Amino acid sequence: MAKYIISASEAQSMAKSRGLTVPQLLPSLVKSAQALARPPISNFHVGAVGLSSDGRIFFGANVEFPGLPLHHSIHAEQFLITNLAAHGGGPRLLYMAVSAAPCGHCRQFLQEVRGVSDTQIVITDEPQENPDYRPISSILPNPFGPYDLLDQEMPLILEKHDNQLCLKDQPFLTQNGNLTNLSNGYAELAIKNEENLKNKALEAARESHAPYSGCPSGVALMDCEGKVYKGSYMESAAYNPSMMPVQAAVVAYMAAGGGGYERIVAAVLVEKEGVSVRQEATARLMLNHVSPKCELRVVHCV
Ligand SMILES: O=c1ccn([C@H]2C[C@H](O)[C@@H](CO)O2)c(=O)[nH]1
Ligand SMILES: [Zn+2]
Repeated sequence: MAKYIISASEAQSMAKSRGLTVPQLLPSLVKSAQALARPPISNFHVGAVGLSSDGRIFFGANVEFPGLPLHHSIHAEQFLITNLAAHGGGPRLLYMAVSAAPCGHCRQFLQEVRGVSDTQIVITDEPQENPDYRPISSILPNPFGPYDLLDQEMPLILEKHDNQLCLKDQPFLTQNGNLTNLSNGYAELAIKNEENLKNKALEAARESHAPYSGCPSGVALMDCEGKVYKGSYMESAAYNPSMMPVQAAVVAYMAAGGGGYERIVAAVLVEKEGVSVRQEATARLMLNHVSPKCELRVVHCV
């Protein structure tokens, strides 16, 4: 199975065996991160590798979805942060190595991580012979970020969030024991996993970083074997670079070794009803296209 996380002890021994420190090891892993990319439109493979304050190494790669507008794409740096956030990747990102210079959106998205201006970055395709680490503040001077809009104490990405949400009581996959309109051949499996799907999507919504809109959300995806993957909506202070919950769940699916998207057969979105930022329409668009067999259910929360 492709690797998306390396444990702290494994990172240490890998570095030691090559006579390197762990930060020095990161650039040598960028090629294997690039190999994880799924960019059928650009064919441009971007890899990002990060060292968190708990000693683990996390991978990220870019993902593109043919047939959808480009803004549905996942950038390697966003994948990396989503992977870190989903696995409790320590409160800080200390070092990162990327194959190409991060775009403006990514530099902006990274601002949601506390202390990121001190994170050391190295860009491995730079023309100089031995690219070296430098602080992110050097590639994004004068940043606009969370502190322009929020109090200092508000939790940021990689910090614990508990949005205190609970599900509204509403009929779900089954209604009085009868199926609603599940017709993709996976109805039984979806019903068997109904509680798990709902609970994972609720967990993801509770962990969502949505301080700007106050509209947290989460998605859980189920594959054709009944395995469930969750993803949290994560906002950016600059709005547009935000990570949508379906994309975050696709990151979890890939990082757990999920194969083709056609294996995703059921999904649940948990969000608030009637609020200013809602995911349902875009989640439906994305899933209809990427995983046509997937039945999406929306469960509202309060
Ligand atoms: O910072 C960047 C810039 C671009 N890409 C990806 C997005 C798209 O898939 C491809 C071409 O832009 O490269 C990244 O992953 N990170
Ligand atoms: Zn980018």
